[in-house]
Amino acid sequence: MLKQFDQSTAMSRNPSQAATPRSVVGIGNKVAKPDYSEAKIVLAMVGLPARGKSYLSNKLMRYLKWLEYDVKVFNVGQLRRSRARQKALQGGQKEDHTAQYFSHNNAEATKLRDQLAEDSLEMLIQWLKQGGNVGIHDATNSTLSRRAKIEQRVAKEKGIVVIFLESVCDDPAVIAANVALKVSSGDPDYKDTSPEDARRDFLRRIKEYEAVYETITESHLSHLRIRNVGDQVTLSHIHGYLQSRIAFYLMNLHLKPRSIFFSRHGESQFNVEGKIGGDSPLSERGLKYARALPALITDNIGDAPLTVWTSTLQRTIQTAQYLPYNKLTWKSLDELDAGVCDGMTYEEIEQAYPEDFANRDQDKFNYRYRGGESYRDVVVRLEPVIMELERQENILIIGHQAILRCLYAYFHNLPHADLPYIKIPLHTVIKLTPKAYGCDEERYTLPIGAVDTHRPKPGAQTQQPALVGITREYYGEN
Ligand SMILES: O=P(O)(O)OC[C@H]1O[C@@](CO)(OP(=O)(O)O)[C@@H](O)[C@@H]1O
Repeated sequence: MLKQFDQSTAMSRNPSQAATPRSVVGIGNKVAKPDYSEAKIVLAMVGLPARGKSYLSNKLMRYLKWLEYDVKVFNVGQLRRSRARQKALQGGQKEDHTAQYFSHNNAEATKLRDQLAEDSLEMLIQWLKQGGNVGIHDATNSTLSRRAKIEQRVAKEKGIVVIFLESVCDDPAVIAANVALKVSSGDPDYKDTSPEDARRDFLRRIKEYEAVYETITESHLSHLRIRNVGDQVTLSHIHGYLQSRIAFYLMNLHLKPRSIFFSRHGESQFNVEGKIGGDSPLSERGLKYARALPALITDNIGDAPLTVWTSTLQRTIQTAQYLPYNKLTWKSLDELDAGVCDGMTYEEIEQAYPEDFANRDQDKFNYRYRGGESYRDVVVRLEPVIMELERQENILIIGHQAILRCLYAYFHNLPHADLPYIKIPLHTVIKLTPKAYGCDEERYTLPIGAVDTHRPKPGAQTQQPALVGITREYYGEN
């Protein structure tokens, strides 16, 4: 049974109505310079070590950058290490960064750490003044006095606001996973230490912070508190579009292991004819793919629950027809609208609209088809899909070339200029498994022939951003 997902229809195909604070550009055949947001936010993290602060900082950065905000993480630990390296290169004494350094009884080290946090905030503010939108101060900021200093410094800057994001974690499994990640990830603090010693030292460091930790009780502060990465989010003094988006995004996160599968629909009749857009049915080979798809998916996830999302176009619905899972159709997943070019081949477009054709090659991400959409518009309309994807567990999206490029770029944090050239071949399932930082990827190619609809960037040397995962031919279980 197919159900319509109501939320998606709220994001219409008219990008001017989309919920974004910036004007979407590239109207008609013109490619205009993007109009960036005026927002300037210091997002100061708060929390003990191993509470997922860096995880949250990086997830938020990936999401906001995908939405075209200028975002940068200022990690105080990295600044500390790079300064220590510089000092060592200049022949200075090697600094001791074991737990002793993090003791609040060690007055000299405390002064040094406070100075580092101040310097990092200063760099962040300068970066915001040069055009950045959200600077994330990734530090513990775990005392009232440290937060008061941040507040006082930011108050001196007109047009910059500060929000604190406290990550609280009382789930021993999450803390243990974060400690293990720190110890096993080749963290520079522990590169010359055995894993056992590293673990012991890091736990001692946590204890040092626990001794002086003050949860946010300053009721006047703009702040969010997130418990166990998504279990519970509380907000205070959160205002405006961007701050609300950040809060909404955090509310949808979870850490449960899961997989996200992407597949384009089976080869369509328009694909065979080289025509773009439209709403044509599957070709014979496309139908063969639809029949083969259920075995590939169930072999992969066994009895685990899965939901299938399709667009409202018949080529995706036909592809999903044999899958024994709950299915939802999303209007937001419909293919990029090619406007007056819908139903034409690339050759026909080049003949009828030569200037448009050249403009698209020049800046494919921003180019908007006459009466249709740009990739940029599509990213805006896919935002609710991303939000829902973060909330869900196992999902299979049966989508379209342009749509899957946009979603794929989000998960792999790929730049917008490369996004319209990502290779998403027909008759291939892409499996993404979210990890602490980024995603693992596997690709399964079914041995059912299909046309190649990928149009490389003319004249480009590298026509495709490097693939991230491994590819396998899929011939069934036996
Ligand atoms: O942006 P480009 O590279 O033109 O790719 C998008 C195109 O991909 C196509 C195939 O060429 O997707 P789909 O297979 O879903 O039909 C077109 O319909 C669509 O316009």
